[in-house]
Amino acid sequence: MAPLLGTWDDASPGGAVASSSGYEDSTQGNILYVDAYDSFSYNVVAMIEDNLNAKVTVLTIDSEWPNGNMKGFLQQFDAVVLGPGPGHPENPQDVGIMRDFWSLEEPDLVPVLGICLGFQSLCLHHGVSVDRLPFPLHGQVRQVVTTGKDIFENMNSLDVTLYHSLYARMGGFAEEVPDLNILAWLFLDDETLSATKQVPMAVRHSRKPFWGVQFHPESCKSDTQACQRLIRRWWENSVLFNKKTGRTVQRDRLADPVVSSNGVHTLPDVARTMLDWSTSSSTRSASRVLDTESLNAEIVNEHLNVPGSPNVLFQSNGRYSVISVPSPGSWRLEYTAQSEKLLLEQLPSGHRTENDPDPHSDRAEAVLSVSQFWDSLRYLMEVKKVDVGPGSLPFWGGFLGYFSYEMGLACLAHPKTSPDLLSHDEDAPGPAKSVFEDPPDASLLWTERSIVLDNETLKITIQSTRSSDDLPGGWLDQVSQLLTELSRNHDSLNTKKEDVADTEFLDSLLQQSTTDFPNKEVYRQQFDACMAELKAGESYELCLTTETSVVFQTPEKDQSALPWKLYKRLRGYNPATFSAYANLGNVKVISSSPECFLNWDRHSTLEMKPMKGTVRKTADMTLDKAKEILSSTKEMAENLMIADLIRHDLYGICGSGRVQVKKLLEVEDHGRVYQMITHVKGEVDHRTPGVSVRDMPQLRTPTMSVHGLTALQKCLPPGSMTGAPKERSCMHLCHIENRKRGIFSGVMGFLDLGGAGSFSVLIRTGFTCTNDNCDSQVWRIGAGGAITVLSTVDGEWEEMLTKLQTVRNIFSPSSNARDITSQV
Ligand SMILES: C=C(O[C@@H]1C=C(C(=O)O)C=C[C@H]1O)C(=O)O
Ligand SMILES: NC(=O)CC[C@H](N)C(=O)O
Repeated sequence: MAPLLGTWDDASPGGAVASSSGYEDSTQGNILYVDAYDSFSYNVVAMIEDNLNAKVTVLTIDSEWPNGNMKGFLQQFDAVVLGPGPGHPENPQDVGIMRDFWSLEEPDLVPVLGICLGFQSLCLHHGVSVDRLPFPLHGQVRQVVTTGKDIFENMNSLDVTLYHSLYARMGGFAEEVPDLNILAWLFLDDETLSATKQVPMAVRHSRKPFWGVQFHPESCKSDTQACQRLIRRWWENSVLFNKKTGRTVQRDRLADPVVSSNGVHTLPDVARTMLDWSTSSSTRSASRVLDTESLNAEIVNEHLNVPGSPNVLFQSNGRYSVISVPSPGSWRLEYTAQSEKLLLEQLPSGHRTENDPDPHSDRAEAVLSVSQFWDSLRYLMEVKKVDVGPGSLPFWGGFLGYFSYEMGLACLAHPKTSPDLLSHDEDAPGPAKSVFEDPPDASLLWTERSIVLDNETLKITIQSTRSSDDLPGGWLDQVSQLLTELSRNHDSLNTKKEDVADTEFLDSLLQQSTTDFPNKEVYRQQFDACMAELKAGESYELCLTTETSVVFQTPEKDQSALPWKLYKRLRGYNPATFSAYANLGNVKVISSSPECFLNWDRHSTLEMKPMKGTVRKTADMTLDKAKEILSSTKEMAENLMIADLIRHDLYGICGSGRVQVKKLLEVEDHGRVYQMITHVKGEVDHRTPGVSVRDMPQLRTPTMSVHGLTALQKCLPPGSMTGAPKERSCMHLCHIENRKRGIFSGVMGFLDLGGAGSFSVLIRTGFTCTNDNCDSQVWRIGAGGAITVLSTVDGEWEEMLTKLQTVRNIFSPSSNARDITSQV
């Protein structure tokens, strides 16, 4: 059979195909992308749509061919891209429908580009064995040498990011494979290898229109221009193939989208109850502004919230401290993903006036699926939208609260509900700790009245969405007067005395506390289990975490004030950009998180700022030294993998062309540690949604709170707390850690009725889920770090302890030694 692609040297499509769209006219192409549940898939989709005049349709590897007719279905596409993914190409479940392409023959042949796992699948099915590399290359940028031909025309080498543990054993000393021509190589030099190893990095089939690259052209650290050129060259070659073979693409038949909405979405009745309970909230947030330097968020909170009552204080991005204030219209909700139970509770108002009679407390319960739960929140946020409020403030009223790590697991494409976690998994290295009561997976406080302190301008805004609060002499005026008097009469000497009394009180309790630290031997086994998965190609990075618990007796008196006192101690010891406190039912959270998960504004912008790379602050550690340490291959790779994952998450919401990396791998001072961060921004346009929300008719609205909420739902759990690829890494971590993380690794923040939102990652956080009448409290503190193939068990253990220490130290009497290394 004559080669369909022309001869080896004849790869250039020449003048016949003029434009970079691949076609002579402006015809838009259709490309099918086969997604292996990777966390970089939508980066590939965006690279294609941004550089080729083509529209991408996504099908996951476990899909059935529509109508059972693969060949018929493929007629709608000009070409196909098979994406990267976890696992081994030999495992049918890891590659799914990818395998079906390799046996296609004329006239059903369709141009294919395999990336990483897609490349390995191509090689495997042409007789090449796929083995483990001597050391995996995850998130590492390497120079690849090319033949300068075909898709690499006029390109002798290029820098690209690698994310693989496996490789195709061909060329070099291995046998030649007649059907596959190697287009690019990586030369591996390492002291652990006796000789330089040649690893194939790109191939082209000699007869069929199949190409493959082992590297990740879509990564933000790959040479963008070179990768754009190669993707265009592949497209031109594909179009040329279709032309030469007379393959006509039936573009008009393509239903949009192929992954259709899974049925009608109905709102549960409880959404109506939520709405009924919110009737006192209007479409306007009225406010009073005070200029006062002598008050801080803690003082204000103490004066407007009774100890032990439902209350959230959340500091967003280091700038705004948002404080909930009770009102007659306050209510809260708790949702548990595993049992699908939603509980609503009306709250008695703590700070009542004569005009605001106390409503009797009421409860409602319902069973609803995780997606119905999110739909109910979307519905309420949309219907109760606030149109006018104090201009620049990011919160005008709405919800304050948290979502747990398990809530995130329940939001994955293959939800990991946790019945398996409840029973002890005998094979798992970690001990199952089901002795503690687990917190609800979402807990939110409906907040009509709030105070926002701007820590930059030092202005205090008192605001309410209750129309009656704006009347002369109403709640706004009353609180304004109260805070003005408080600032005048505030006695800082007295505050100091109270602080000393609090310290003595806490110290006396903590003297008798017992701490259960993680066990290093268990940690070592968990670390080894992570390494095994990384080497097998199952994951590129795993965020392994541990739990420490502190138990102490609580006195009958002042019991309800304890969490608040602990919060103030934490705030003093480890001030953080996202310091937060929550008292929601049995759950109390004290957080000193430095990490932003997701912010969104009222117009269209979403931003995420993942952190990876931590250096402990010691007497001789400077920012410059920390930068030097964090510029190592290991640390850069750790952060880069999450940066690429976050880009994918945001592309999934915003769509191609609308995500930008603002900062990549920058080192910042975060109190007791230096951290490396990345900053990614995306713009939402409800008319052209990203791939992960294309099948959601609920999003055909310009209301930004609905889009922000959906981004939250789709991006949980935070990628920096899972590793990449997220789905597969979560699966392994559930097994390896063998416990519920609970609130640790979840997110906390606010959903603003004006449209905005802000959520931190719940790290450097302690939480308890103890009934107020209990005579002891158990506080749980999570800590961990990303394990990559370049990690060492001792290095990771130390890093985990550094993070643990930022919270655990407030649970030891203040006179005790602060370095926990000797205590574990
Ligand atoms: C897991 C934690 O932190 C996460 C892991 C980091 C790392 O590996 O360097 C940094 C910030 C967080 O995303 C923790 O603080 O316990
Ligand atoms: N990024 C990928 O597609 C990885 C492929 C395969 N799981 C490996 O580790 O080699």
